[in-house]
Amino acid sequence: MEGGGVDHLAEERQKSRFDVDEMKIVWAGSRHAFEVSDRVARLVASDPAFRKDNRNLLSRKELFKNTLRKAAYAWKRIMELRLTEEEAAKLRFFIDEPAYTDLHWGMFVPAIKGQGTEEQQQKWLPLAYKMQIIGCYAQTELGHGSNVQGLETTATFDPQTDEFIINSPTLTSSKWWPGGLGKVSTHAVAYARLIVNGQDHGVHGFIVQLRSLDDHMPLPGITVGDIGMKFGSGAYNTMDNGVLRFDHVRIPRNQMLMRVLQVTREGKVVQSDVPRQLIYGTMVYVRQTIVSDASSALSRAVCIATRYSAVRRQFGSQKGGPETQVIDYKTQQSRLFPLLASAYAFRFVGEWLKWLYTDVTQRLQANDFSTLPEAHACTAGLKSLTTSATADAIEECRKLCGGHGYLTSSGLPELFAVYIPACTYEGDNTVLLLQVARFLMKTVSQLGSGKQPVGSTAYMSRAEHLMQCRCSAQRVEDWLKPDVVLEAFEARALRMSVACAQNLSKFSNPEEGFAELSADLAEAAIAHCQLIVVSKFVEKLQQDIPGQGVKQQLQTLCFVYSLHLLHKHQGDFLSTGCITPKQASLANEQLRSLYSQVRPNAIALVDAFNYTDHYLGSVLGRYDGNVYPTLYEDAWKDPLNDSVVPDGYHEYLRPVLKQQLRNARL
Ligand SMILES: CCCCCCCCCCCCCCCCCCCCCCCC(=O)SCCNC(=O)CCNC(=O)[C@H](O)C(C)(C)COP(=O)(O)OP(=O)(O)OC[C@H]1O[C@@H](n2cnc3c(N)ncnc32)[C@H](O)[C@@H]1OP(=O)(O)O
Ligand SMILES: Cc1cc2nc3c(=O)[nH]c(=O)nc-3n(C[C@H](O)[C@H](O)[C@H](O)COP(=O)(O)OP(=O)(O)OC[C@H]3O[C@@H](n4cnc5c(N)ncnc54)[C@H](O)[C@@H]3O)c2cc1C
Repeated sequence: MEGGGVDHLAEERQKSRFDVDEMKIVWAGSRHAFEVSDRVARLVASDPAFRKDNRNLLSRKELFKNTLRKAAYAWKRIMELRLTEEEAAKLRFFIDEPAYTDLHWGMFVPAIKGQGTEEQQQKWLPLAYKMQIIGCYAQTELGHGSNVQGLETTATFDPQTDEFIINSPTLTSSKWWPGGLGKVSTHAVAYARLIVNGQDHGVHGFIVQLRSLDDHMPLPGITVGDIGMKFGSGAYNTMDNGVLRFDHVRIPRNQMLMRVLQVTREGKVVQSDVPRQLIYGTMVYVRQTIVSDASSALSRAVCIATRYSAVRRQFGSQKGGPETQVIDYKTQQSRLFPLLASAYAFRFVGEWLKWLYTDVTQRLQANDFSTLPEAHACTAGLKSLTTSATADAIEECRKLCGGHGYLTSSGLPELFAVYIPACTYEGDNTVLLLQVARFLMKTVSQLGSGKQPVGSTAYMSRAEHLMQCRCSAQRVEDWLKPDVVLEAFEARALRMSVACAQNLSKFSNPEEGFAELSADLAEAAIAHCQLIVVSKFVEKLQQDIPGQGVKQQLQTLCFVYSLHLLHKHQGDFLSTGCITPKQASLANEQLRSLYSQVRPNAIALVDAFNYTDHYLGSVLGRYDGNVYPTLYEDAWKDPLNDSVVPDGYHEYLRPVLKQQLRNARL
């Protein structure tokens, strides 16, 4: 994508055996999506206002102010250029800096859309769309995050004044973590226990104004601030995650989001026919976006590690010739190429999840709630699977880049620091896997009842076959048959779920059993989610994919993804009797051969992500591979090198050196 200078990776690029430009379109999702993404990426990269290479040198205050500046400037550009929502979303993506706007657009607006009545939407959405108010999503408290039903903030209806009184009764009920809350938001969708006539009706969302629209001061009864520095310098510290306490704050009754439950003027609580779980709907939406984000973060780390692995040489010089490129070491390939394949796999499962989410949203609008449990299980499970894998992968990419990967200028430390909370926010990954496990146990318990499993569990309808089938792979090539691979993954997932269900049935108290077996249940959930990813990759390959060699590359990556999982989890596959040790060894042999096929295409496969050097933010991942001169020059730019003799020499170094000298003379 970058032009200019000598291309140190040109030879690598010439080795590739497919049409990279067509692959860029597959990666982007469509030609239109590619064009938008490419245009906006260049816009951001060419605008000095979006410079980000100094982030880790700024103090927290400077960093935060800088983020406010960028967000305001981005908003100005969105207006000036009349960007569409799609273009604005891309602009946010390429600016690459967590900001309050993420929560405003990503959670506050969707919460009102999903949980507000028509009337409430008409009142609040225009204000939010024009950013005349800025909102956050204030759910988590100091004492409870995962257990939403355990939240302590109260919203007590006062029939005298037709208001709710929002209160934080304990220290642990303080809202804690919401992004955008600390210093920016004027409003919040705050989650609180609804109390009417002394009766607790569970947790609901309320629109609460926090700060004055005139001078930004907190309104009476509101205590609000930032919760302090987070992991890493720069990184997520651009975000003002906040603390909030309510001291009997009064809001009008019509500021409770009432799509699910209404409280009338008389104080009557009326349940609509919309399921209660819709209160959790915003989380479902964001989990879906987090899966797509996982493929972006992972592809970025992989792009850096792949390009650098082709530039870096160690050992193996023959007759004074060049040393071996580290990408040619089989160990490097076996660590790197599965991550490359995972980036593509997560991309495609993210596309599918977006479709699933859109479908469920349309159904919900028509009061069809039948696919909500499936949407919850898939978004929760895939969010957990993809973010855990991506967080581990970024760290692996750092190691794949050796010592230089540890330098900030590699881009990997900041990427890691920004990314890892994705394993926690929007639902702790283990807690989410256990939600999937509950869904699986329910599905397994209904097998044989005549109720056919559908959607992601449709494979369970072939339980009789999958429980006793034997894998047919006899030769290495058999592991390139999608049906063989899919059946192995289906059988493993089903058998692990059934084993859990059988063990659960031994407990007289099911909840006790679930707690006792939760580690096994989480593993069964992982097996199910991995099957979803594999099957969506296989489905993608059934589509018409134009471009010379493109489909073949994707096929290779699909098998790399599947067979590396099979290798990594061979304990599961063997212990459930889905494959034999001989078949596991054949699969591994096939995997090694696939790595050799990926090797000549590796650079082109990461070029297909179409990332600008600005977005990558990595000296090691530069498009032109000109790593060493840039690293060398960059080092001299460090503020520590502003002076040859460091500040502090006279106070702290010289006296020590002199003392040593004196001691030596004695
Ligand atoms: C710069 C310029 C900008 C310009 C403009 C830009 C324009 C547009 C840009 C768009 C940008 C979009 C950006 C988006 C990106 C956003 C970035 C986000 C960053 C991260 C923020 C992080 C925010 C948070 O973390 S918010 C807090 C999240 N909290 C959690 O996730 C809590 C986790 N806990 C739970 O979800 C629950 O407590 C749970 C599920 C663990 C247990 O709940 P409960 O006790 O009630 O349930 P159960 O008894 O287990 O289940 C009961 C029943 O309900 C079912 N169920 C549970 N959850 C759901 C659900 N979500 N949906 C549906 N059903 C659910 C469950 O399965 C049970 O069903 P049964 O049938 O009864 O078994
Ligand atoms: C960067 C960041 C941004 C955030 N932004 C927001 C925001 O905008 N708005 C908002 O409301 N919240 C936000 N949060 C809060 C976030 O959603 C919660 O931290 C998250 O849901 C996890 O909850 P917790 O902190 O209570 O973890 P805990 O539940 O306390 O987890 C601690 C440990 O206990 C384990 N555990 C907990 N329950 C179970 C169980 N039932 N079974 C087995 N193990 C269990 C977990 O696996 C974990 O290992 C943010 C958090 C972070 C880190």
